[in-house]
Amino acid sequence: MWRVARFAASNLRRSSQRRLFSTAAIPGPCIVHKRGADILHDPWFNKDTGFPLTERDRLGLRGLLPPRVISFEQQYDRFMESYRSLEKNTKGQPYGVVSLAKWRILNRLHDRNETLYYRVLIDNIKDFAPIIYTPTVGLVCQNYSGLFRRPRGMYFSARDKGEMMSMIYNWPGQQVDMIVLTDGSRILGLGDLGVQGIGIPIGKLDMYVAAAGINPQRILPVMLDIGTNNQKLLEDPLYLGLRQPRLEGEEYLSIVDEFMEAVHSRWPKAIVQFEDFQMKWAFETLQRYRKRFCMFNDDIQGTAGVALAGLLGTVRAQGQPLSDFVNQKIVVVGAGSAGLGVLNMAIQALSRISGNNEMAVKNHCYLLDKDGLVTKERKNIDPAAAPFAKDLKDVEGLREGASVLEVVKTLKPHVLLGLSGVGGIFNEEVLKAMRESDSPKPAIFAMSNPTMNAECTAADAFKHAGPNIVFGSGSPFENVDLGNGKVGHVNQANNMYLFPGIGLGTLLSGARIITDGMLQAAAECLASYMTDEEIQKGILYPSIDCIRHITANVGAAVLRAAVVEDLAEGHCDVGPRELKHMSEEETVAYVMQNMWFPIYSPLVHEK
Ligand SMILES: NC(=O)c1ccc[n+]([C@@H]2O[C@H](COP(=O)([O-])OP(=O)(O)OC[C@H]3O[C@@H](n4cnc5c(N)ncnc54)[C@H](O)[C@@H]3O)[C@@H](O)[C@H]2O)c1
Ligand SMILES: O=C(O)C[C@H](O)C(=O)O
Ligand SMILES: [Mg+2]
Repeated sequence: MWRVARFAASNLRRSSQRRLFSTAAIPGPCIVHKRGADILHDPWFNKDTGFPLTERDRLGLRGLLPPRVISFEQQYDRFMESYRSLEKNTKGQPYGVVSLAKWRILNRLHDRNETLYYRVLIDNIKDFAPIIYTPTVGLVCQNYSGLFRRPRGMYFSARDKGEMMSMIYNWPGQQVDMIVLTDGSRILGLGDLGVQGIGIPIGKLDMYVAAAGINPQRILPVMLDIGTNNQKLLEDPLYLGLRQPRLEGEEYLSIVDEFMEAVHSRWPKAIVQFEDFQMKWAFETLQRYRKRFCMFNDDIQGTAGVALAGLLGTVRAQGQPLSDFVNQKIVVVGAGSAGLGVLNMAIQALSRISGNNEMAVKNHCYLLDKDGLVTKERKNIDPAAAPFAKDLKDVEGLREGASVLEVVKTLKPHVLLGLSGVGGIFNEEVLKAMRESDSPKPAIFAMSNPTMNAECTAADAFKHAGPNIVFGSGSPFENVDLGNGKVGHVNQANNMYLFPGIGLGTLLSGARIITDGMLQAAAECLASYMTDEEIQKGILYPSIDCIRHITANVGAAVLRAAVVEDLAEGHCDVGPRELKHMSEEETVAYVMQNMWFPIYSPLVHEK
């Protein structure tokens, strides 16, 4: 399990993104079927003032641009300069105003020149991820009607029933590798945002391009608009989605079925990532499609892997062997798709890794939902939560529905993990109670998004629970200055560390389904990525600056798991036999070679 880590640590990890790609081959030509102004208005081909004079002649662009040719590097610097001056000019203004202004300037660049957009995104991922992805993406979804300028992706609505098979051919791209699909019913911790949830698939797919190097011509964000139950949106005259309540039951499923069939018929190998579906549909669709289509649910399965890596890191941070896991008391607050996904995967993996039976691990896991501690006394218990309900005789001093504070005070858990969507629920009292934890290094994961919905802030966690904690959050927080030169490290426990590698590894393997084994390989790869020294400092996940490298490793782990399970059919001209014969290191190199990188290609016109 730790072998991938050694390779990771000893090789490319510390090289910067720029160096990593400075050896990229001279770009091959790119065929374009348009000429003149049409090219300038197509962000995929547009190079703005970067078109060389010969290309301007060949493509009918002469006279349509100012005469001077500006290099890609100059364009890059000019954009970054305007971005930095926007940052300077908005200093001191409220967070929402600043981050939306930043989102707008990036979005405008995307709509004009995709090559430059993805290049600045990749090179500045640490600064830009919080803008194009969590947390700003939440604000973008909330303000979608006002921000809407140009459509991105596809919209399938309940009114399109019976038409989807032909509609899918309206998408101009010949090939699609990666689709992120939402129905907008549970957008981050913000609830039902209807059609406005399209921002999430767009943000996730931008991360696919930045982290996994999926070719942006082959991505497709999709909104399945089956109505909304958000009364405010239904009454908003500018709301852009269907103004009707959500479809339910068979009516709902028949729409999703039709969409999945349509995708499969046009692009049989496209991978569909389900994102931000409310719990009942998240579980139901996963069960319904996972054996038939190449799909996964990121909130259930991606999140689980990231949390598992965090839990394993926590045990390592305590200086304990992984077999000690069975002694860790874990309290999960939030019994939704994410919380239950985490418990299911953690119990399976931890019993396997620690050599204990599942029951022994499960005995130390406690689950709370909006009604408090889930016990066998619970009336109308959700069947998905039932396996984790505690027998009251096993939780001395606690009652059915006990609050987070009661549970923490009584159990003194090693790990407190929040996936409730409720901001501030780990309040001062709860955090102070974590000081009495039975662990010398208690872990607090406030994984709900966006920032306002985090169960606590990083600063509060270190202030109230003490400097010895290990801390993770779904949305980014700054590291905390603990005084005396000490730093409280913040880990971004976000599924962005896994979903890009799960998608890329599956794509390159050519597997037609995504199995538990492939997902477990992804999680274990992430868990083993950090060195003991880093873990000792409380650093559980790599810096987002290394996102392409960790994704290459995760992708390779997923691909190799597919090979082991005999599911790898190969991709393009690399067949299953070649994949089988690749060493671990060759697989990582192969995955890296297949990452798209933005550079201007010479354009060749073809009628
Ligand atoms: N960090 C990540 O990578 C990541 C991944 C997935 C989800 N999330 C976040 O997790 C949150 C939940 O997502 P989900 O898909 O599980 O949502 P969900 O709606 O399926 O589940 C929410 C759960 O929280 C419980 N809850 C509500 N109020 C509570 C309270 N006061 N006390 C205790 N429990 C309470 C609900 O009963 C429910 O069980 C969201 O904010 C989402 O952004 C983060
Ligand atoms: O979108 C994220 O940042 C993580 C996760 O998928 C979520 O739903 O919160
Ligand atoms: Mg999500």
